[in-house]
Amino acid sequence: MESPNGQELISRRSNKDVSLLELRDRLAEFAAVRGWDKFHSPRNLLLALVGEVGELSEIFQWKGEVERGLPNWSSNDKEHLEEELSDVLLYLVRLADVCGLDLGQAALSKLIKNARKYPVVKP
Ligand SMILES: Nc1ccn([C@H]2C[C@H](O)[C@@H](COP(=O)(O)OP(=O)(O)OP(=O)(O)O)O2)c(=O)n1
Repeated sequence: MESPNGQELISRRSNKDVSLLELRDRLAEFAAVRGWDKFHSPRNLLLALVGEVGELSEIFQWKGEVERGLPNWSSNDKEHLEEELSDVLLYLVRLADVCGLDLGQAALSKLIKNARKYPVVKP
C-alpha cells in the first residue's frame, strides 16, 4: 500500500485529544516493530532530540520577529513547522519513556512548582 501524502494525513485528523500516554505507546510500538528498540538509548534519543531542535530553529533563523498565529506563512511552511515540532515532541516523549519517567505527571508537578516559585503579583 502506498504511504499517505501530507494532504491525506491532514484530512485524516480528528478533534480527538491526543494524550502523551498514547504517543508514548505508539512510539514504543513504532520502535519495536522495526527492531529499533536497541538504538533508542537515553543518550541516542537525547542527541536525536537536540538535532530536531536544531531543525526547528532553522525554520525561524534569519526571519526576524514572527507574528503570533503565523499570518503570513504559507501552508507548506506551517506544515514544515508542524513536522519539526512533532519530531521534538516525539523524541522527548520517547526519551522520558526509556528513562522510566511519566512525562505528563512530571510536567504537571513542575507547573505547580513554577506557580509556587512565581506567585501572581496583584497590582
Ligand atoms: N531511529 C529513529 C529514527 C527516526 N525516528 C522517528 C522519530 C522522529 O519523529 C522521526 C525522525 O526521522 P528522521 O531522522 O528521518 O528526521 P526528519 O523527519 O527530520 O527528516 P530529515 O532530517 O530528512 O528532515 O522519525 C525514530 O523514532 N527513531
